[in-house]
Amino acid sequence: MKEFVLLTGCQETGNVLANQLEEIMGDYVACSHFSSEEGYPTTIMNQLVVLSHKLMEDEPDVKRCIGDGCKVIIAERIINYEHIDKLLFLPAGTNVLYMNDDYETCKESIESLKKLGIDHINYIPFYPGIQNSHKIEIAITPGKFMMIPDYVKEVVNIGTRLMDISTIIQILDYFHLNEPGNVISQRYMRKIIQLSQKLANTSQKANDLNKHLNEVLDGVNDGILTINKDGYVIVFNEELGYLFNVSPKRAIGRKISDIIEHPELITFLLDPSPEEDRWFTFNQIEAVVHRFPLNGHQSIVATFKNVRKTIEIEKKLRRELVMKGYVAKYTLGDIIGESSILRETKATAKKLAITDFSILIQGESGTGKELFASAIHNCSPREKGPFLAVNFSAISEDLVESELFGYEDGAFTGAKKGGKVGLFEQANGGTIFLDEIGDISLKLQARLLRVLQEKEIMRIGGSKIIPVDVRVIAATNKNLLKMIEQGKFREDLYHRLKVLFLRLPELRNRIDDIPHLIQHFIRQSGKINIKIMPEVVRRLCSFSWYGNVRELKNAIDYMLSVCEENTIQLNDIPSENSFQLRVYSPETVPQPMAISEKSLTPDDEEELILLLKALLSISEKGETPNRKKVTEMSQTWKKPLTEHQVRRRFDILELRGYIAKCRGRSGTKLTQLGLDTLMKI
Ligand SMILES: Nc1ncnc2c1ncn2[C@@H]1O[C@H](COP(=O)(O)OP(=O)(O)OP(=O)(O)O)[C@@H](O)[C@H]1O
Repeated sequence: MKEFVLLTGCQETGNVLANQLEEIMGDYVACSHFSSEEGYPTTIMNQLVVLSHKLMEDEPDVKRCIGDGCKVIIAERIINYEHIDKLLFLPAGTNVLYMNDDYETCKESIESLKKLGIDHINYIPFYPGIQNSHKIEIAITPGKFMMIPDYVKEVVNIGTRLMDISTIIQILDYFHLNEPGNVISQRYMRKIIQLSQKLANTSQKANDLNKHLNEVLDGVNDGILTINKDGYVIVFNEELGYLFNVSPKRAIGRKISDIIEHPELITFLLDPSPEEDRWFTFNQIEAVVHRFPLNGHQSIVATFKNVRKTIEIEKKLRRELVMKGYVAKYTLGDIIGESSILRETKATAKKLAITDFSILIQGESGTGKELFASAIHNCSPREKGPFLAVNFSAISEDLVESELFGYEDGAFTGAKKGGKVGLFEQANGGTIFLDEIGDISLKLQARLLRVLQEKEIMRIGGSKIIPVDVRVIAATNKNLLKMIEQGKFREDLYHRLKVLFLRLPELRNRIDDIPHLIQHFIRQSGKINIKIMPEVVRRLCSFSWYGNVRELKNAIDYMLSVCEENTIQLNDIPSENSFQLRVYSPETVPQPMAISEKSLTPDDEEELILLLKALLSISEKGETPNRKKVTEMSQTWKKPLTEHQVRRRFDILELRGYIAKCRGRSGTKLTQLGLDTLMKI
């Protein structure tokens, strides 16, 4: 085997060059290499010596070790083509330091880089002893890391320079190896072809990406414009072409002032100040233009939003949400009732709505929890987003998880092809209403807690984390605190849900609202020609309504269906026992108030009217109406009353909202409702 000696300055260069030579001609020629770092051999005799750099020729150590009969070749070196693709990614015009041991090598390398066509960047030679007055932040180096100054922020290592083919041919010539010449040059060329393939691939990828980006820009509904600091157009998408009636091809590369004839808009676009929005009208189009600088004011980007189109898109989205049923149907105005407790609840709901915290609504069945959730969404900043209501008591435990979080294709047997988007994802940007939250399993509670904490979900069978921006309103008629004690509800979830809290009043505690609700439900049914007798209203006001507004609504619907001659009479009231005798679930403590009404008969009803009349006549005489005076008056009635009996009947009248018992000299007074009821009779 033919052998030669390679002498290099540093060891790294020796290793890289020896590897290169081994790869290309290792089966014909062997080389032993030495560097000044490790020390050169004592004397080399009658051998071919290859020096990695021409400056080494004058080095005393090198001179000393080259003995008689040696042939010396100074290697021609070229840039390591395997790494130069990194340079292609630097933007055109970038100033970069080229670092090497001395000015000569820097100059040579920069020239060969330029010859290779990598001439889109400005190379500034940098070698020991030179001052870099510009404090350039990007440096290129063939592996010379020890000289990088502090201010350099990005270093591109293009690796040690390789041996040029001309030197390889010289080595082959020395050994009279003409035959393998072709094979070796082919190997050398193959390496270069690999590089050009790599570059071609990179450039293909860049072209594809560029094409893709242009498609994205053209697909956007807004007009997008980018101009450089001299006012030349760089990006002009199709939508902008449509807005200005100019084809993007014609616009790109031209001065913006040659394309848009709107001096005020041009001034706004070229304004170098920070980002700004402004409304403009051009070509009978109204647009909001948003302008912002890019790359440290090297270019300006502006987006043009067609106002009319945006409103139409928004309307369309809303229509779609309505079609899907993802719209909150009720507003606070739809919540009927004038009682002070309902008014206060509505006022609180309004205040809670404007925050973005979770809300827990607690109330008996039928008190209007869903109604309030919907109204809260509609007066919250999320009103334009979707509103999704999930009733946990209506979905089976097996389905609930996949409904809420969705699943990926093939997540389980029976899963729909293509997977399914869960309700949380569909509620993105809006509100999700979790009704009957007390009915969910502990497993689901844990999953829900994670969603509330992390604000992200993972579909069943999926691995991707999907961020969701959803406000949660939960509702229950259960006593969650009791469930926590019993280990049936997670305390941490309870606190997450109950950041804000709304308690809905029971209907039996706001009897004043019943007449309003009755009228509302009759109106809602469309049967406005049907009248309801005042005694029916009074009777309905006397019930306990443990099923609350829903139960009242059902009763009205029933009476509207069975009544005759367009009038609702007492005998149209559905089986009264159902409203009066039922005891509410042990979760909520029933109020003692309605109990005394249980035994009321039509006679008693008449008696109550007499009492109202008595109160009115006493006050009309200018006296203070009280129990004692009313008891005295009752002595002339068919059924005289004791003071105790009067007190019990006053309790009922107060519950119905007809009278107000005041302490002191004011005595017991008729309320407006009481007066109205008397007048109607
Ligand atoms: N103040 C109100 N004004 C008008 N309608 C009401 C009012 N409160 C409740 N309703 C009506 O009563 C019915 C029950 O209301 P909703 O479904 O909101 O109650 P809920 O508390 O969510 O009941 P549940 O706990 O049983 O789900 C609905 O038809 C609703 O429109």
